[in-house]
Amino acid sequence: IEGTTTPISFVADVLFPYARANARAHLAATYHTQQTREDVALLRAQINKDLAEGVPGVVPLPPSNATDQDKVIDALVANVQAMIDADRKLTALKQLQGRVWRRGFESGEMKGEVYDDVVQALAEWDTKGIKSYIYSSGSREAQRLIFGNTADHGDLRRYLSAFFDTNVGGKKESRSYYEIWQTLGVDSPSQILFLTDVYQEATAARDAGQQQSNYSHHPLPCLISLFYITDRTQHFVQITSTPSLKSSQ
Ligand SMILES: CSCCC(=O)C(=O)COP(=O)(O)O
Repeated sequence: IEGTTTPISFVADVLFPYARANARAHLAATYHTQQTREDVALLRAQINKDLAEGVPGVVPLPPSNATDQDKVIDALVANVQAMIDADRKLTALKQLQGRVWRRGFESGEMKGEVYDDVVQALAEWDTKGIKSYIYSSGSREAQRLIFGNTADHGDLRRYLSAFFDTNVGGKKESRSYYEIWQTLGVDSPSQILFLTDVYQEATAARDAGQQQSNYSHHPLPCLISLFYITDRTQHFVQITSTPSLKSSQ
């Protein structure tokens, strides 16, 4: 999403500050709900992992049976804000961010931003029967909010067949792309075009195609064709293992 379908500035200047400013109110208002209990349990596990790994700036949480709700929320908010500031792509953080953004989108305070040419491409592919999917570090809930409530194009979810988030794995890990390919059910990964502005994501996706034989002992060469977008306005670099497709224009 960020940098590929949507301006980075929208994420950095609108979404992240909203989550930063409203995390406390969200946690306080929903603290005893089942959903927030699960979100807090996920955050607690991540914070304990960070503490064990010596991640700087991590604030220990009071024990889970602590009666002082405000102290637990204070510590959670301090950790969440530090994670946002460091732009960490953690499932626990992204899940909470989606919950917080929900209020902003439902109230109309925020609208999603999607580049005009992305909307054009989605519409054209839809007409041709080509399916489009989102795979983002942002949670599936957050993805539906952004694409379901755009400022200039309304609800774009009619063009999107499914949403994937880091519950399938991190975006720099080949295994994640293998999982998505298996879920989509196409015979060959070369039937999937993955678009990103992050080089390591592009190579991870490519390698998932190359590793097909490791996973399934399939003897055929395979690849995922994809473009690494260095600058959306000018340069498209295709990263592929097929020599005939290698080009930088
Ligand atoms: C629904 S995504 C909001 C932006 C965000 O939190 C994010 O991590 C974007 O990640 P992506 O992998 O889509 O660039």
